[in-house]
Amino acid sequence: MVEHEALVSPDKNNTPNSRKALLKILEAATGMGHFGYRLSEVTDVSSMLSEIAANVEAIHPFQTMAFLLVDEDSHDFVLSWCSSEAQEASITDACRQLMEDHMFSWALRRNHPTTVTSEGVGEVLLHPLQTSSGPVGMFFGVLQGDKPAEDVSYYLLSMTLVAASIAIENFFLYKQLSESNSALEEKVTSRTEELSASNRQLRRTLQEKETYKQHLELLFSSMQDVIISVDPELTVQSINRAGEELFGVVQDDVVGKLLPQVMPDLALRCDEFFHDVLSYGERIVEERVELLLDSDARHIFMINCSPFASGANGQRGAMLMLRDITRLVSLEEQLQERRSFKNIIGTSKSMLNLYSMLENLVDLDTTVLVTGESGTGKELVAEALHHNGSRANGPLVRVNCSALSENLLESELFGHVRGAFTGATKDKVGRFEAAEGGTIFLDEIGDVSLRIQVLLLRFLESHEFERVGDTVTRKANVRIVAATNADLQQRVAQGVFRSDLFYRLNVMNVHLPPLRERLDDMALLVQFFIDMFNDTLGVSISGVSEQAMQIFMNHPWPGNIRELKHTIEHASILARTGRITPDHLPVQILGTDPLSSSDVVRHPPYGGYGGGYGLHYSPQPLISPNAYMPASMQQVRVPCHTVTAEEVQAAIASANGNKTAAAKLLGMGRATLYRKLKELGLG
Ligand SMILES: Nc1ncnc2c1ncn2[C@@H]1O[C@H](COP(=O)(O)OP(=O)(O)OP(=O)(O)O)[C@@H](O)[C@H]1O
Repeated sequence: MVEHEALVSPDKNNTPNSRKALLKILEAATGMGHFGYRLSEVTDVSSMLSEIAANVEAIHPFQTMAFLLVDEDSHDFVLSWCSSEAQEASITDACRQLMEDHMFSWALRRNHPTTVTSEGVGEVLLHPLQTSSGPVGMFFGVLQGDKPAEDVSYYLLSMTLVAASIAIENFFLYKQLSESNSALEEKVTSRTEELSASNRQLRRTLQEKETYKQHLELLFSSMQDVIISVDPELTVQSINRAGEELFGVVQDDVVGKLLPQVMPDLALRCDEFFHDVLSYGERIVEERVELLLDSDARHIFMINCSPFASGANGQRGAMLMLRDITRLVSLEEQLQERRSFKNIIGTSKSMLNLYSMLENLVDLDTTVLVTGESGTGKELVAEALHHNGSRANGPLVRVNCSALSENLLESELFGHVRGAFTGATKDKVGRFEAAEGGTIFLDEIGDVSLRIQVLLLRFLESHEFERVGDTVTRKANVRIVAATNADLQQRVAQGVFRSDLFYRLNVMNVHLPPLRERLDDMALLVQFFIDMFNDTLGVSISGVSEQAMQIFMNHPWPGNIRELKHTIEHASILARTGRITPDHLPVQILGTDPLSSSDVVRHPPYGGYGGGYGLHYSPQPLISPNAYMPASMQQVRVPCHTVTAEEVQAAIASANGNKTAAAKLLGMGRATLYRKLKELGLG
């Protein structure tokens, strides 16, 4: 290894020591300006290294030249340019060997041209390419044996390579800068795009919001429901057009004024709602309120009222919505009437047909024959015909024809005169006479004797009769409603009932279906009787369990509605509160089916219909009267007179503090709940 320090610093003044050398240096220095300029012009590494190599060549002819540049990431020396493609491999090997022999690091440390011997390629001049920031590469020149380098050449070579090092570093710095510049530009471009996209989105959202607002305003003004908003002091904030029309006010006149001043009736009726909404944040859902408007007409409104907080200042208040349901309520009432006809309950098709028929019959004087099994409601029909017709102000006289002997029945129906028979100590007015101007209900007409049938036929045809033992013919203006659970046609065929009487009676036949053929009415009837016995027995039954209802739906009900009524009465007495379960049912309703008997406590029958009828257990769920209620509601629903503080608290807790919902759970009105709360010291 030959170190060339002396060559770079030829004397202690650091100047070349001959005139010829001086001239060479001057010449090289002149060329250096152009060299620097050319280097600044190149756009790729390879051209730059070629340019440097050409300059080096001009100073000293090497056999082969190569540049190894420091890789930015790995910091290794990488062969980046070679004057001879053919020798690239051998030079790579030689460099590797020299690096392993620490020649590169030695040259770098010294920062001077160093001549070394490489086994593969011969004498080599290594010159570090280095700047103040550190190494950028290594010049590798294979010397020609016959052309030894002059000292001045090493000096110029060093100058050139120092300049080249700076140019290489600049080149990479510039490259890095322009790369990061374009990355920055890309970033700026993409950010700009993102920004304009989100700008566009914002514009769209604002537009949508504006459209939404316009739609809301349109909805607000065109809605048929009245919408009024008030602040916590009940100052009107807004009122829509429907509200203006309904209350005969103008928005500008009422906004900003107190509701009790501008709409006193409304404010009074809704006072409690506003209190709950504004003080407790509760929502009032579908409460009915009756208002007297200017026209003095009664209007019924469905009210919804909710709290709101809106606007940047978080303005609070209540939004009141009123829907006029007057027409709906009257339709509902009509429908309700349809659920029953007087005390006859049922909505099944057969019952609705019956109601229409009765409506047509009430005002006629026609004789009506009511047929149907025992307990289907024949007497109720007679009552309905009488009480809803033009004879309602007259008497309704009932006669059970099967309860009396023939003679007694004759006297009972037509009356007698004193001495007519033993024991007839004075004249007696018969039931026909007593029913003058009204209706006579002849129950069990199928059981009357043939002799009485003749008398009845005469009365039906002429409305004439004689009291027993009398010769005076009398007349009575009476409507006849007869009933039987016997098959009269069969009796006619058997010769025990006169056919002419049958046809006379059967002008209009009202037939009542047995309960087992109108199970649609079961839930309604069960609830009707529960309500009835809650009132009359002072119990508080909330409904029937699904299992009990299942039993009801499967029982054949030979005693029909009378049997059902007695069953509910029996169960209500045993249960007293809560729901009726199979445990509360009479044994003949439960039957003998093992499915039911296993978990049912049996009670003695209340009498009536004899042994069990058999239970046909059906696994399908059947509807219970309060099946539409949520389970929680069914559990806590108790009448208000028995309600305890615990029950009230439980209901309020399960309604999440909402008093309206809690009142519903307890089966009472809101006002009652507030009263209860006060009474129980919970208010
Ligand atoms: N549709 C119904 N709605 C409500 N209750 C009814 C209905 N049908 C019958 N009832 C009740 O059932 C019981 C028996 O009714 P009702 O006496 O009218 O029957 P009936 O057919 O006349 O019986 P019977 O033939 O044994 O005299 C009564 O308490 C009655 O109130």
